[in-house]
Amino acid sequence: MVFSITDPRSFRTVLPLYQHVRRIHPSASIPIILVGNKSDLLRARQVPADQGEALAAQLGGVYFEASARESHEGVQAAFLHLCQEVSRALGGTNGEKRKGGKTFVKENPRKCIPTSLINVLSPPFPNGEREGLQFIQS
Ligand SMILES: Nc1nc2c(ncn2[C@@H]2O[C@H](COP(=O)(O)OP(=O)(O)OP(=O)(O)O)[C@@H](O)[C@H]2O)c(=O)[nH]1
Repeated sequence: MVFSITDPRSFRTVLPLYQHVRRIHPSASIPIILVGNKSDLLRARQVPADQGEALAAQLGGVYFEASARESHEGVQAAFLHLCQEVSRALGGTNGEKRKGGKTFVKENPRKCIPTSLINVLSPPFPNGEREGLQFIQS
């Protein structure tokens, strides 16, 4: 779930949205990460990092700050963590299994994610590239 650290209203929408998802899927194991976006706009910050951390903990997830601007700082770490959590929730391993249908993340080849999941989380662009991460098909 993503909000803007410059916009407290967006922060306040996170909990109701989460509760809405939980109402629809009351018993599902839903991996959650909370991302405070626009971390490059430090002077415009209106949501302190500790509030983000507290809310993420309340939701049972981890808090990241990221910027979608220029360097995409923090985006990759957040996305990678989410993939690992989803893989774990689906009963995947930490990358030890290397049978068919797995995709290895280039930056950390020990972590593997089912290819079907990658397609859901990060559909390829028409040219075959994916935003944020580079993947190697096994
Ligand atoms: N500086 C900065 N600007 C960002 C970042 N992410 C998005 N923006 C800018 O914020 C504005 C809104 O971005 P959108 O991608 O339209 O996001 P949205 O959730 O639709 O935002 P709203 O239109 O405010 O509801 C755009 O001008 C983006 O360029 C970021 O990480 N840093």
